[in-house]
Amino acid sequence: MATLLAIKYSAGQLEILDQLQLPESCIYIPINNVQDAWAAIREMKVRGAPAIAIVGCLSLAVELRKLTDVESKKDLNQMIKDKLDYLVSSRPTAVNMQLAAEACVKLSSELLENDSVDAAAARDAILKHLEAMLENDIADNLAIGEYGAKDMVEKTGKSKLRVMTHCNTGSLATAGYGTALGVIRSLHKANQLDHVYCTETRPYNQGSRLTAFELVYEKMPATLICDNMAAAAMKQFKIDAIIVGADRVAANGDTANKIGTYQLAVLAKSHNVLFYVAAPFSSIDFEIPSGDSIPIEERPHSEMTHTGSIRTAAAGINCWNPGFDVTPSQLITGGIVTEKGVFRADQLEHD
Ligand SMILES: CSC[C@H]1O[C@H](OP(=O)(O)O)[C@H](O)[C@@H]1O
Repeated sequence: MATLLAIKYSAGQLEILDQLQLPESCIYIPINNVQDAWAAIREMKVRGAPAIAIVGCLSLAVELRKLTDVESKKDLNQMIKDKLDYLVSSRPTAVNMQLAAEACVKLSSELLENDSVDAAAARDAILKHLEAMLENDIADNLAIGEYGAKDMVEKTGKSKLRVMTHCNTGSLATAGYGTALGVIRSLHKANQLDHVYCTETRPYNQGSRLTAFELVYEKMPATLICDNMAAAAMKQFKIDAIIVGADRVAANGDTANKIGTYQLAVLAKSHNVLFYVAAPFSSIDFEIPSGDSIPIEERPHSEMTHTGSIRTAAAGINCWNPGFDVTPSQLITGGIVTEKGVFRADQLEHD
């Protein structure tokens, strides 16, 4: 069965699934340059920490493929820096775009200094680096899935698990398979998934619109709950573990993720439910010591006051709409599941 693809890329042609149209319509739209990518990321037509970085970087690859007469490595290097800085400005909390930009700029600077590499060869090397991100992300997610499923079974002592998840961390947030939802896919593949409860994830509804779409698409045993049902669901359905994604993990394991994650971690603690974060190392920011330094994006109030064009909140009411919150590492009791294994949240190690 074909899995859902948020991103389609081939030899300089980039398309994204417009996630604002889901679940009603599956519409792919072209991304022809970094401006298109910036707008699509900002409007959340594509979202999810890894997917943001991949679409941003592939939009630069689209431009580089059109660049036929590359004469100056210095100009190429400056162009790459400027365009990546612009892409990083699209959304502030997820670190993946920033880390991907830093890695690409480092490569470009090294090529600039290497006199044996001409401008055309430098462009080709950077293009190869950018275009490898799709496959690398899928490989990371498959590893995360296997590590996470194995650890959950071991730590819960259960052969089939009841799991809760928040927001969307699947094929629609990555290059494919997903992070937290990838672990759930791996449990399902191994016949170790009893049931998954996905939260609606107000106000953008990544859970009801996107995660539910993926779960139904792949016929996984799942139930949608409203965010305010989480505590009752943990008690009523005897949830074994909660697993969520991450937009930025600090060096001490504090994790920024979709708003509502922190309260799930607090509830998990009080219900003795294991709480996991699933994230590739491309979501870990070792440059910041704790979650206090993670910038939290404020989203438009209209995402709270309207459903589409229909107003559902009283006109004139003030709103607070942070896109994310920070879960302290001590509440991440199951650990942080990465492509290199499962780590205690306060024991993450840089390469
Ligand atoms: C696999 S990372 C997904 C991560 O991104 C989501 O945020 P958004 O939908 O605003 O991009 C959410 O925090 C997910 O956990």
